[in-house]
Amino acid sequence: MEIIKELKNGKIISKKIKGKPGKVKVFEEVLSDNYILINNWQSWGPTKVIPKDFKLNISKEFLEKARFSPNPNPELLLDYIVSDYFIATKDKLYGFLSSKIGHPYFLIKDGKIEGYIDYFEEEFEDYIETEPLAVLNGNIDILLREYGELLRDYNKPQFKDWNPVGWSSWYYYFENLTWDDVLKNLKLAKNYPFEVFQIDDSWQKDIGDWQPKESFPSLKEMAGTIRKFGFVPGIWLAPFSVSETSSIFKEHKDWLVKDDAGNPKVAYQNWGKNIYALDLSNPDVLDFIETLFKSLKDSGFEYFKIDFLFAGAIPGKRYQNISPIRAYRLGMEKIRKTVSDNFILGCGAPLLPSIGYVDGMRIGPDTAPYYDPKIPDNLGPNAYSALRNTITRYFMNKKLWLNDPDCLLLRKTETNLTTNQKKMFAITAGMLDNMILVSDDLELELDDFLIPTALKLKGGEYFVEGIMDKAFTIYTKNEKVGEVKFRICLETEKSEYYPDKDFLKGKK
Ligand SMILES: OCC1=C[C@H](Oc2cc(F)cc(F)c2)[C@H](O)[C@@H](O)[C@H]1O
Repeated sequence: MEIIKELKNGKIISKKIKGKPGKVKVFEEVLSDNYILINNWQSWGPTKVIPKDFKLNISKEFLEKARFSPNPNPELLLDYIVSDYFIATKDKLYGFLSSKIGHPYFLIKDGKIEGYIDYFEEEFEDYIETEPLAVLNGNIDILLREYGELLRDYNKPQFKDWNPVGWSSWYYYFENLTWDDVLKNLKLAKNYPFEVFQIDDSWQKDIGDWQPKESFPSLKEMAGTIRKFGFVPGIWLAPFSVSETSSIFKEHKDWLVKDDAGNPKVAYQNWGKNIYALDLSNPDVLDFIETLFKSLKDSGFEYFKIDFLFAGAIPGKRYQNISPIRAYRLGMEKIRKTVSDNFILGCGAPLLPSIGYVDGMRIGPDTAPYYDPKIPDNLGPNAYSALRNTITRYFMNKKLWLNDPDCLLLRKTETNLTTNQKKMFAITAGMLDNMILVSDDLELELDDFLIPTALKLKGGEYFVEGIMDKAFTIYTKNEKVGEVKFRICLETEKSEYYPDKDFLKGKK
């Protein structure tokens, strides 16, 4: 590896490769600490501190269903601690600055941190530079912010400066949402400072068949009705996913990523079905994606929550022999170009490959009407792990995209969340200037005082201290509240909020 840039507290390294490199080892260093900050490749995966001998406890049964959701090389999780894109200790951070062709990751092996880039089956006639790796020394709280700045400066992403506030249907109605529920909540949403009203998974005929099911009106009427109530019309879809029962699966198996035997490859299981992946290296598939988003846009939708995006990046046989990461980025580029002036929210998305293609990014697992620090990280719903990721991935916000911490669930009934748990979530999301979305039946009694609380805290400068400690300290300064500090321990649920004038402590 050669040093391509010296930094005041480290260096950026890369090297030139060609041929069929497969998994390239690019870094190795003795692990000099007992605790590590690890990261998962996609929205729903954890960024968290673990002891170096932590057992991931990933079972074969879990991988059978989740397939490529937890990792493009899921089998590694059975044998190693894996950290995608970056890994850190209290005084060192090793972070790749891009994932444009290869998938960069780290393994903990024999007391060492080993860095790799997986180029899968792609062959390179000419030399290419490997995804650059920053090796940084210093205080981890400062290093995380520095890593975010290096990612921003290297990738130079463009994204909207609109930081949305709105309503989403998923976390109360799930797939049972009816059009009457939509109309009821549209009327009630007028009492809130919502800008966007987003219909989630419920409306579609099938995964891959993106027309409304019988019980919903046309796309044009859906978007027009939301607009008539004064909101930005938002819609959910999983554009790279194809279910085994869909007409697209029956009619276009040639559009799917294949296994070595030439059969369509299962990307993941959900909705009680096998879900396959569109081959985004196929020009006909890119035409399909363009037509799909043009029709949604022409129907009047202006906000797109695009979900289960990891499906577009699964390894397998494609029309072109390019890496799954490069194929994924072709698909994201097509969506970005088709709805360039609309808001794209990425979800279930590989993080680094998505830089530059989304305006907002879900940076944690689904929230839930329960908060339980004891549930192991399995990419599944838990308000505790959603809040944890909101803090540990805070450094990506407004550098790569707008962080979406997932929705505030404010209902006082049909939930196990306490007002304190809702408050911790709302204050943290507000102080870190995240997107603020609410997902409740608005007819229920809500702890909705937390909406203005979150909004009042937004828009400031912020910093998190103690990212590897038992408790975090979040600092914020804005013209509405001045300088405030929030000490929060997620496990004990103890938190203290200071109107404190020692703001910028983190700027030592
Ligand atoms: O199916 C709808 C849906 C799906 C996604 O939630 C998950 C759905 C899953 F099946 C597994 C998972 F780990 C997350 C989105 O994060 C959530 O916000 C919602 O839009």
